[in-house]
Amino acid sequence: MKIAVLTAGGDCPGLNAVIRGVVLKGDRIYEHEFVGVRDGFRGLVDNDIVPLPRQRVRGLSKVGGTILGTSRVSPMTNGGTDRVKEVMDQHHIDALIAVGGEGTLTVARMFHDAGIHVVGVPKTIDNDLSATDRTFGFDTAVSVATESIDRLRTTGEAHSRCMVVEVMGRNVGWIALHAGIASGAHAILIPEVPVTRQQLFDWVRHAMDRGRAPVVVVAEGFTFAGEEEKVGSDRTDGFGRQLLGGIGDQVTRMIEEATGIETRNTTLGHLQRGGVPSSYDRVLATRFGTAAVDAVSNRLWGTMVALHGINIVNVNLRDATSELKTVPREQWDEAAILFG
Ligand SMILES: Nc1ncnc2c1ncn2[C@@H]1O[C@H](COP(=O)(O)OP(=O)(O)OP(=O)(O)O)[C@@H](O)[C@H]1O
Ligand SMILES: O=P(O)(O)OC[C@H]1O[C@](O)(CO)[C@@H](O)[C@@H]1O
Ligand SMILES: [Mg+2]
Repeated sequence: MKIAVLTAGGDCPGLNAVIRGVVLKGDRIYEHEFVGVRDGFRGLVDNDIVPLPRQRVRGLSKVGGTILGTSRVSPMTNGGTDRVKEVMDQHHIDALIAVGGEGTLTVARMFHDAGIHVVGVPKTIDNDLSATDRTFGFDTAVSVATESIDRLRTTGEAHSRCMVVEVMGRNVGWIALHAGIASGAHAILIPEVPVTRQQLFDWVRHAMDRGRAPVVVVAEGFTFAGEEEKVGSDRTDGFGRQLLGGIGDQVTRMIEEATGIETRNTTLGHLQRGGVPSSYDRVLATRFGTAAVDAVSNRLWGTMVALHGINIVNVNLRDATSELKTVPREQWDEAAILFG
């Protein structure tokens, strides 16, 4: 078979390990031929397809980013599935492996509905896909955030300051929750659990009164109780969504004004997405890659590979994209017992 691979949406540590797993197993076990699609769906509609021989994937499991490039260009507003079929036919491509988050996999499901042979691989640092226990990239992002918060704590303590750290998480607070617990944060603010300003100020004051330099971790998509609008700029991403960011700075100003405690903000941003993947993410991504090429070889069109417990399974793309995996209230409550 001739198989095309693409990576779409935000990049994430482990994408290259997936590509390597796909190509090495596909070459060695099935003798498939591979091509890469440049920059996600952009390459599929612009006919930007490159050869992907096994030599091209050597040593890739520890390399961050994606050798194929990625983008948020939608195929649906750029020729749609007819154009995708045309380009695939022109290159005699039998099947597509789409590596991406919930958006990419939604498009993969649309492709499947249109009769395109497609298999999905879940990725995202946000860990917000419900059909898999974990997505690769999350472990690396949490490690980066945890190490950063540990560092911010020592400078905070030196100055007796409150330190606010803004992490990624447009719709869900998994990174904030895990990095916050790991680093012993005094408050963790996530999109799933709105809290009042007063509650936040009480946690900060309480930590300070105990002689600690308060650490507040806030996910970019957090809103205070009773507020709807997320904090972001007037700029949009390639798919027209508002760029988020700025809640950390807002929270910082509020804390300083309400408590009188000197407060500083750090926004971790894309540091959480860049660099080498953790060993956990390399392993998971490699397993996803080899399982995806098995799924293609078994013609399991319209499915996605997923981690269930310790096993890699195949799930329906429709189920995989039906709802986001949010942080359950009980998990935040467990952490909140230690706040303040
Ligand atoms: N419902 C949709 N209809 C048409 N195109 C879509 C749809 N959802 C997503 N897309 C396209 O797929 C691209 C990838 O989706 P998205 O930007 O949400 O990233 P993702 O795959 O969810 O990864 P992440 O959220 O981790 O960055 C979008 O930028 C957009 O071009
Ligand atoms: O700057 P970009 O690439 O548009 O991505 C930002 C978004 O990507 C994510 O990390 C998901 O990959 C979100 O948490 C964040 O809002
Ligand atoms: Mg998404």
